[in-house]
Amino acid sequence: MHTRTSVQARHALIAPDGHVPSDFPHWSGVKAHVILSPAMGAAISQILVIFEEPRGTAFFPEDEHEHALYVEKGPVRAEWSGGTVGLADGGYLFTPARTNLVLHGDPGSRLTVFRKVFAEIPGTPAPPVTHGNAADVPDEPFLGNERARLQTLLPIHTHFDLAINIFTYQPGATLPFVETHIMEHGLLMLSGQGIYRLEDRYYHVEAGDAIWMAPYCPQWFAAIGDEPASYLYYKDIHRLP
Ligand SMILES: NC(=O)N[C@H](N)C(=O)O
Repeated sequence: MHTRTSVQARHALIAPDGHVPSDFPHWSGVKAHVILSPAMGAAISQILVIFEEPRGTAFFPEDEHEHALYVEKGPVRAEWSGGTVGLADGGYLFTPARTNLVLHGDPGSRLTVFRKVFAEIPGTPAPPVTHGNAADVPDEPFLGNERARLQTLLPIHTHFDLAINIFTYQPGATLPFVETHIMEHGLLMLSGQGIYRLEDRYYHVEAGDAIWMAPYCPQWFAAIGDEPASYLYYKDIHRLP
């Protein structure tokens, strides 16, 4: 048997063919795949939630974890202590630590949640609940390259200790250099395909694949094929080491 999945000490490619669901207290009518987690050495968890039954429910209790989610396929209704919002395809939501989060979706609705312990700065307020839709977020050329464009979904403010971005490359476009940085990434390929360099290995990646890059994992991407390649990714930001 073959899989493109490869789990290394400081990076991982997780292809959908290996997914095995988990069940959690107060979750129902969903398939939940914990794609990345501290169990593999990551600081974050990346959880794929696929709703299977009407009024399926995913539940994240109020604790030290904050959550940032992206809806690949809606509709999804999110409820938290103090508010609620409906999210369609491309919708995103951030809820700060110490906030209950309940998600409901129709059968077939699908989203990715990034979950991490909030790195608090004493005396600074936690970032607020934030939501929107990627369709309304402008894309900017990345380091001057019109063919590799970046959308920054969450506001650039130092209250936030994380970012979730969408990178879209035209076929043949690449990251301009092999990046090596302190920021960790959790990543989901949304569409298209490409070659991802992780440390000294090169992987063929396609829509549905997830990647973990530990801090300082040398990384590079080239889009291949006939369609643009697009990925959603998480990074930790704005905190001194
Ligand atoms: N692998 C990546 O796409 N990295 C981004 N340029 C980033 O670090 O934000």
